[in-house]
Amino acid sequence: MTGEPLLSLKHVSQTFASKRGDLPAVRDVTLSVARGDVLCLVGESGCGKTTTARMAAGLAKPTAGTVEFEGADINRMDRERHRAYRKAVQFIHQDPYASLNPIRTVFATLSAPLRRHGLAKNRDEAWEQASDLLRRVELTPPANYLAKYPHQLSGGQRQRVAVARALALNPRLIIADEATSMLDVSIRVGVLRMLTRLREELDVGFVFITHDLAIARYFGAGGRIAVMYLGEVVEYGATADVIDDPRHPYTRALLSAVPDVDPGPEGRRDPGLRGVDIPSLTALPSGCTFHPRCPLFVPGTCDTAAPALRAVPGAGQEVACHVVAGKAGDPDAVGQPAGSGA
Ligand SMILES: Nc1ncnc2c1ncn2[C@@H]1O[C@H](COP(=O)(O)OP(=O)(O)OP(=O)(O)O)[C@@H](O)[C@H]1O
Repeated sequence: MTGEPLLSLKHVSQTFASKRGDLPAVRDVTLSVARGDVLCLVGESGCGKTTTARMAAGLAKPTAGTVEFEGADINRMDRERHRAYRKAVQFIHQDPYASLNPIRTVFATLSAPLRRHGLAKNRDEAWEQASDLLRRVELTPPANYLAKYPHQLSGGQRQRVAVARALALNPRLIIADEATSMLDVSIRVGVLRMLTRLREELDVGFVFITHDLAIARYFGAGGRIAVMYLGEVVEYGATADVIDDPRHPYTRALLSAVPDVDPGPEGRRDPGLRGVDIPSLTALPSGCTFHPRCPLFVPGTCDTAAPALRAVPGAGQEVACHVVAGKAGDPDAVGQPAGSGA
């Protein structure tokens, strides 16, 4: 991080009630992001990325732990401060069609927050500012879009309008949840480039959620990545470290499945998982929850105690793995994989 944290999640957990009992969707997650920084949350579907993002955005209250904005707990702020936080932190949803009101024109969508927060005093000012916002998201000339309804726009244009709306209040942090995953590939690249340009121009913090490691490497360049598995962060560090030199066996497995990310000859190998099934959140394995699938599994250690995130000797990132964080930096030199006969 380059400065004081803008947003911090401190030992945050979220447990939902389900028919099969408590469902611990997020467990003891500690992460932070500073102004101008990007933090990518990556992991397979169901690992808790969206739930984490919703807590960060104040859309869901953690069942344990705190979410702090500029050092203050967002769930204990007075009204005034909470209003300032809601203005400073904006959320971009995966599905712009669902997040944009179908009976509002683009102008109505963009002018509402401007008027509500007193940034535009009259219709002319709102029109001018809405036009500027559309230029920022490359919808030009703005007059071609302001009177349109969401159904008259393409998916990429709709997501650009959603981004423009998020920018309307000059946020300091943008939380984007799979913001490009519903777009066609060709359109996705354009939206991703636009978001990257905004990130560089605006000096806002970004929490960027994606299941796609190639996108995380591109958008998260120069930032940090948190890899989540079954509600926990299992690897956390600089994007370059995590993608180019992944240490947690789960991150290695994820990367080996991505054709357009090259983590080097070590990471490209078959991860040798012992199992492919992801355990249920309502019946989590004992100890390290990755142990039933892990190629580095050490019986008696990995299935008894849950590993905390710890620095990896000789590497920049932290991993939650008894084997990798326990010995001298080289995961291939440590631990005896179960069944190796050694
Ligand atoms: N409101 C809810 N009530 C009950 N269970 C929930 C709720 N929201 C999420 N879950 C469950 O919590 C777990 C984590 O979901 P979450 O959406 O955070 O994961 P994700 O990594 O973002 O996955 P995806 O990419 O599929 O959205 C899942 O098992 C999900 O079914």
